[in-house]
Amino acid sequence: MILTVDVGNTRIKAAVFEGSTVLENFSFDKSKLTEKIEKILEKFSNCSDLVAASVGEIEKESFLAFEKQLRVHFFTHEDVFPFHNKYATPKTLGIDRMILAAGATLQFPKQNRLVIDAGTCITYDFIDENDNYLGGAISPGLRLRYESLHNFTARLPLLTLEAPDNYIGNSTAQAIHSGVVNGFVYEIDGFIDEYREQFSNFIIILTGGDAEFLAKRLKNTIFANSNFLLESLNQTYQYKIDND
Ligand SMILES: Nc1ncnc2c1ncn2[C@@H]1O[C@H](COP(=O)(O)OP(=O)(O)O)[C@@H](O)[C@H]1O
Ligand SMILES: CC(C)(COP(=O)(O)O)[C@@H](O)C(=O)NCCC(=O)O
Ligand SMILES: [K+]
Repeated sequence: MILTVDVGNTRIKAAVFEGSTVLENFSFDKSKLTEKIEKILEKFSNCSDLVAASVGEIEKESFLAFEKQLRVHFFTHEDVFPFHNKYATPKTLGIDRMILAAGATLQFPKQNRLVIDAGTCITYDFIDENDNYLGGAISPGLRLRYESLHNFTARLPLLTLEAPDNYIGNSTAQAIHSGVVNGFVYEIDGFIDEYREQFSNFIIILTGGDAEFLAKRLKNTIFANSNFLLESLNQTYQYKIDND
């Protein structure tokens, strides 16, 4: 049994795997890391490995205490990955993006893949059929857009996610929902169309906290897999064991 832990900029997601099957999913605040993991390990006392990656403030040290109980692996840029990294600044590429790219490479061999992770930020990552990681894009995520409109203006309220009635917002609230949600959807559909111009064939993997909300609103038909990062952690760890 393997406990995978993904530390994002908004929250921590975790899952216990038996082989490739998820036994249970968890999500919690960064301040609760130690107590939540202790609880998970009490319930799943057969966990032999804890596998983590972090783009947040939480560093490797926060996991070291668990080494008394099980094997701990904290992914870094020094690990082996199943793709050729063509990013011009490979050392600053987010470890979450590297894990997503690794998962896409392992799970969908010999084809072009576009991974879209709608989390704190939206990240786009493209890995071609020869397993070259080319890069992609980073833009503000859904909640970040609502918060920025409020934080950087005097008059805009902080709203929570709501599907807009119309693209012509007829009130401040509806105008914000239209701008944020429709802007988000048009951006993603626009990027997908742009990739289609360049690559005739590719599979799209949509993940992250807003993936489900997003999937049904896109013009392009895409199935969301909110667990893709955790699945990828599990698979990349297996790859590491086989290739070290
Ligand atoms: N319980 C939740 N807490 C925070 N954000 C959530 C929650 N459920 C859905 N979201 C949405 O998920 C997004 C954050 O996604 P997530 O994948 O958790 O981010 P990260 O991996 O960057 O921490 C936010 O834009 C928000 O709209
Ligand atoms: C772009 C990110 C902030 C996304 O983080 P997330 O939305 O998953 O919390 C993270 O991947 C990161 O810190 N990247 C470093 C810059 C880069 O990937 O080039
Ligand atoms: K992201």
